[in-house]
Amino acid sequence: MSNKTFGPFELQKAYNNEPVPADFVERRRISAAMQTLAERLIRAEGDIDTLSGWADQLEALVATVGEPDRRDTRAANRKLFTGSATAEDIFHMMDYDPVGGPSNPIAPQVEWLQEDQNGIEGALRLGLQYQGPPGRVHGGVIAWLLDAALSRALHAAFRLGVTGTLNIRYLAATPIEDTIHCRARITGQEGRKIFVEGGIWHGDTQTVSAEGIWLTPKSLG
Ligand SMILES: CCCCCCCCCC(=O)SCCNC(=O)CCNC(=O)[C@H](O)C(C)(C)COP(=O)(O)OP(=O)(O)OC[C@H]1O[C@@H](n2cnc3c(N)ncnc32)[C@H](O)[C@@H]1OP(=O)(O)O
Repeated sequence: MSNKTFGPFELQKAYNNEPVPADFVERRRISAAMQTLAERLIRAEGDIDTLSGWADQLEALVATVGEPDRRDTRAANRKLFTGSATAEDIFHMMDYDPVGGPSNPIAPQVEWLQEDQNGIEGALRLGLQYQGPPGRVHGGVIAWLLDAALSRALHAAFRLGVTGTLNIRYLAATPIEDTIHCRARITGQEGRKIFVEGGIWHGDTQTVSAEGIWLTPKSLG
């Protein structure tokens, strides 16, 4: 691991270019296995002995893991804002992102196809565990995804902010278990207020549109 340090506007660049630390290779494996399990086991058919056997094995793993110490992300965050975050700190912030974070077992995984000043685009496939109405992605999951996608458009344009307002219009069914695309871009700025829009597409059909206002913290604005 290098001795380089990074500030808030180098977050994405450092994350994309620094080598993946050895422990994160293993954290990503754990997370991928948990995601696969969640997707395969939800609504899985099985006789009572099979279900009971799986439950026993998973409970045994939970007991083995116990309650390990966990790193306080706020420390890494503070280092970032003083320009002294290490690559390891950056991975501790980014790899657990609840959308796309490869070390977060509940994060839908996203293949980011575009991330630049003009906006972002990601491709993903949501499994049965994200279902709302039969065959469709749950509306709350869509809001979750779009909050992250629109935030990512800020980061890709080297800006920082928290979601102030997010308006969502559900236009058509967003299918589970099929590839969908999310897109977002910045449309304007007034002082600390950054205006962002985006949506979700299934093929050529836009299924969701969103627009919102992100606020750069007073300390950075
Ligand atoms: C740096 C962080 C990096 C984090 C990356 C991950 C982000 C992932 C996305 C998220 O999930 S963020 C988590 C969900 N969002 C929050 O927790 C935000 C909670 N709300 C707040 O912290 C404050 O209400 C907020 C920072 C949004 C605004 O407080 P301020 O004290 O900065 O606002 P202020 O009262 O000074 O108003 C400044 C301007 O913004 C406007 N404004 C305030 N709150 C707003 C709001 N909620 N929506 C839209 N506009 C808002 C306000 O009208 C005013 O407009 P004008 O300048 O035109 O007069």
